[in-house]
Amino acid sequence: MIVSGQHADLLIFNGTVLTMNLDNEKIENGAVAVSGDKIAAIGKADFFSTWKIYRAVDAKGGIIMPGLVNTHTHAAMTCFRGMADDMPLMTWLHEYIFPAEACMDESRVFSGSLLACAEMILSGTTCFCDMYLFEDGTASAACMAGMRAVVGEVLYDFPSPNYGNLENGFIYTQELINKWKDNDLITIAVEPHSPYLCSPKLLQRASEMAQKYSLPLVIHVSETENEAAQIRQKYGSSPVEHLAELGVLAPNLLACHCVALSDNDISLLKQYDIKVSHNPESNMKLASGIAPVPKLIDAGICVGLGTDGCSSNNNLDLLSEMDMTAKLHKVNTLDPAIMNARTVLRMATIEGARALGMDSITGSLEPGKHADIIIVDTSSPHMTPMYNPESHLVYSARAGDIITTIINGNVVMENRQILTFDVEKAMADVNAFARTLNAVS
Ligand SMILES: CSC[C@H]1O[C@@H](n2cnc3c(O)ncnc32)[C@H](O)[C@@H]1O
Ligand SMILES: [Zn+2]
Repeated sequence: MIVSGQHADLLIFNGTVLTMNLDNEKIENGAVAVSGDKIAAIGKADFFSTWKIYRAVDAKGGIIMPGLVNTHTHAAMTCFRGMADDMPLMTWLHEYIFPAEACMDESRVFSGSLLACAEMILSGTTCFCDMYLFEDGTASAACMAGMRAVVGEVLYDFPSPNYGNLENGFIYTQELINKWKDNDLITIAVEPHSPYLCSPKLLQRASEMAQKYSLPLVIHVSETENEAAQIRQKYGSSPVEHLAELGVLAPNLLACHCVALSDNDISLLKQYDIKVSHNPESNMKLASGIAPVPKLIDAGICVGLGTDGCSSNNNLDLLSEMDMTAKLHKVNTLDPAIMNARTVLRMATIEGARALGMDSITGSLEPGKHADIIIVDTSSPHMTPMYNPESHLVYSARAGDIITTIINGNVVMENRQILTFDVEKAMADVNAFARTLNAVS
């Protein structure tokens, strides 16, 4: 008998459901029902036996879980993947990346971002937080790909290849806010680059704009000891203290990197409920240092996981980022128990969503939340046997194990095929741009 009201547009069945809810509930032989863009119900497969189902997706005994949340990207930097490796942040940025970015335009940002969306969708990411130039291109790419994204134009005190002088940067940000305000997938953020590239006035104005529209404020903070020393020399305070003195610290602030932190900085981050994006692979590749993440978590600070741009990583794969996170902090502290698989998995899902102010809509599988769901194949040799799905996701899984990605109730990838856009074209467009850069270098 079909009970009235018990119907779903989509049922994902025959898998182990990892909800990542408050109790980390796990349901063997479970299923998730989706109605429209939301999760309607979660339960054992037989719970749905009487439901009217429009479309069923077989998880084939794999893991059904929330999509991953990447809290720090520069999506269009796929265009510069592998272009400048093996050097410190400031050399990489000033001698290689900034000159290459002078050739960027909106259409190249669009193509690079679309390529990034392909890589993220294929590695299980359903939501990302981006900072870059020509960000209308990134918002349009995310929208076309069907990805959830927080997007903001980078603001700094020198002329931008996009908007020229800073005044136009604020105008551009306002236009982004107006254009995307009613979009289901795109959230605009206000994004000053860092305390070292932004004046106190810029930082305060950006913070006021974010407060006015209740938007996230995203910034690089304390990425290196060098930056911390530079800010101390200029202002007599650490980067975090500097932001506190300017009145910029507030719960909507996402501080990316947070590598060089004092105990006082950590107290301030906690006091103001600041969210942190931890980006260990980028920090390792640029030899920036190791963020004191176990201390941050112990202090009760929300920490999400980010890849950073894929010129400093060089990929957008959160599965490898999770593996690296767990291992980096073990070797750094010589304590194998310092950060377990569950903690890292929560950073890449529900804590990431919380860092973006989106934990009421994504980051865990719970009825009423938006249906951002992935299916992980567990039938390969490298996933066999499986005692603990959380362990496998952090230490064994690879991007190729993600077989289905669903965002906002839409199946955007099935059997490793992206359904929302032409990936070959995105790759061809980025390759064509890369050839022009090769020609001038
Ligand atoms: C981030 S968009 C604005 C600007 O920042 C550059 N950038 C990329 N990655 C980093 C990083 O890790 N720290 C600082 N700045 C970065 C990017 O290339 C753009 O020019
Ligand atoms: Zn960054």
